Amino acid sequence: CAKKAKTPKDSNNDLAACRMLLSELEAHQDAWPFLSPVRHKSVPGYRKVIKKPMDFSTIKEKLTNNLYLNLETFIIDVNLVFDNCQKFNEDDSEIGRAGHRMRRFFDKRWTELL
Ligand SMILES: CO[C@H](O)CCc1ccc(O)cc1
Repeated sequence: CAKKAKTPKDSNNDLAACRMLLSELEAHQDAWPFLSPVRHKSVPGYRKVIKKPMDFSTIKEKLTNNLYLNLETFIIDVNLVFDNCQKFNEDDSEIGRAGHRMRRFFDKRWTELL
């Protein structure tokens, strides 16, 4: 079927949806490892291993500065937070488990938007 053309209204709705999703992520009890940038100076190996650091406060900054084209580019950055977490932390660790729970929560919420 033909793709629906995106209207300015759609992108405004996308923006509202991104703000809503981000505030729910920030409010989640398992969000604590992801709220601000990892202090890579005090975490040995982090800078070397994680090429594109990302966190919820940086996403909020990018949203505020209108740096996301649409919901898709926003979801890419949120997934980067969780992919970085899985890369750096054991699944069976406090932060590893928090990352899996947050990803599961996010996947459920944004798919409910579709
Ligand atoms: C989202 O958190 C990052 O994966 C860093 C995890 C980490 C930080 C300090 C440590 O001693 C161990 C892991």
